[in-house]
Amino acid sequence: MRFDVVTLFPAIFDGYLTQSLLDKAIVRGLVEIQRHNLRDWAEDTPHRKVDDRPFGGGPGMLLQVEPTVTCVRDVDAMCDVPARKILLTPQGRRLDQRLAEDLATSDRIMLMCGRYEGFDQRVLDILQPEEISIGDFVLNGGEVAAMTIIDAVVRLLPGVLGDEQSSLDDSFSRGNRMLEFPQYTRPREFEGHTVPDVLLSGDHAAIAKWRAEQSRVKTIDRRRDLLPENSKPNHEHPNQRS
Ligand SMILES: N#Cc1c(-c2ccc3ccn(Cc4ccncc4)c3c2)n[nH]c1N
Repeated sequence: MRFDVVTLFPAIFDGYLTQSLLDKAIVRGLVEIQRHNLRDWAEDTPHRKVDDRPFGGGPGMLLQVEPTVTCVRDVDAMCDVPARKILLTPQGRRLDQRLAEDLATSDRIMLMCGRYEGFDQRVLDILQPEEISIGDFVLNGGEVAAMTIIDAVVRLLPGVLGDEQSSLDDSFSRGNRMLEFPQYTRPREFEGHTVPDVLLSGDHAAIAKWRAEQSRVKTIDRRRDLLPENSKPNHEHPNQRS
């Protein structure tokens, strides 16, 4: 899979791209990530300006339609595989595991990271990107959201996680709507806190039963909404692909 990230701050991704799981996936050719600085498409070259004040007044600045549309079209044309265009925005469809799994089926994804107050509306009208939000809170730009999407998607790609790390049993993965059971490792005791005896018993049936019960209790306590009898579909955003 290839990601193309359009951003005013490509350097934000430097540390992220060298973290082990992603770095290994890149080295193994399972994923490719290309960054594109929107300022490289600025008309006004001395100041590389790509933003301006909103018509009608209001706070802040908007990213202008011309450099953005030109940039996205040029980036899309850099590779034969057309990119699935995703625009990060607080107004987007909420990212969840189901959407991450859908994104993981794409061969190429372009992540459009805005800043300031976002993009001129004509960027959305012309390019028709899918709009995605990572949650009901306000960020200063799309880059953190883009990294979140890359993180959630790359771990789902075949071969990225070894069998022992399979994402299949993760909370939320592939319809699994239960929170994970508590986990323990060495030492067996720390400051008087011990490991549940069942986990040391070697009785795999009893361990499975205990873990299932722990998941159920935790889910009821923290995320009753995940239980089948309470689940509601995450309605697709109006401009979301079916
Ligand atoms: N995905 C996602 C997001 C964002 C987000 C994403 C892109 C941009 C570009 C600019 N801003 C700042 C801004 C713009 C408009 N209203 C308020 C703040 C962004 C925020 N905030 N919260 C999320 N879950």
